Amino acid sequence: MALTNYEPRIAIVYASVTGNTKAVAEILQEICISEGLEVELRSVNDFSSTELSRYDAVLVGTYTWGSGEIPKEMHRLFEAFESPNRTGLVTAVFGTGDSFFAEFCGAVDRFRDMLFVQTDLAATLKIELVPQEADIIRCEKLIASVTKRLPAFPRYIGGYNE
Ligand SMILES: Cc1cc2nc3c(=O)[nH]c(=O)nc-3n(C[C@H](O)[C@H](O)[C@H](O)COP(=O)(O)O)c2cc1C
Repeated sequence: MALTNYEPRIAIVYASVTGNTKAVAEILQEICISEGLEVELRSVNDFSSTELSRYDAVLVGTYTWGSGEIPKEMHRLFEAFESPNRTGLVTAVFGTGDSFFAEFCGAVDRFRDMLFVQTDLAATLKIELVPQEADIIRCEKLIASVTKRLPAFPRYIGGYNE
């Protein structure tokens, strides 16, 4: 059995004003921790886009404002993903919105379309306002889709005989 010290690093970077998207980010963080994954939960306000290259996977969380728009504080992060050499970065995008509006979670759609082209997009998740019990399984599926794409997960590699 070969044991590698390599631990995939995951960042959850979110924007949230009234706490709904933050609540989803915290659920995702808890799932990662329960899976034994190394994860950092970061508000986009305290996250520098130059840090993107430190991670194997980045989970982007955004609310939607205006008419289906990406919040201002997410613009710099959005542009950072658009730069070249991100194709190997595993990503997912999640968000909360209000289906009262014409473009439900429009910011998630805009991130999804860009991340699909620029990165290795694993999953998308839209939640109506406050996350409910039933959303936990959807969060678990998102994390499962991300971890499937991380090369060194599980951590035991090569020559393993039971
Ligand atoms: C001015 C304004 C515009 C909004 N526009 C949209 C929209 O176009 N689409 C949508 O799905 N939700 C829209 N919302 C709802 C928010 O995205 C939703 O309340 C979200 O859960 C807030 O996230 P937060 O609690 O993380 O800040 C809007 C809310 C406000 C106040």
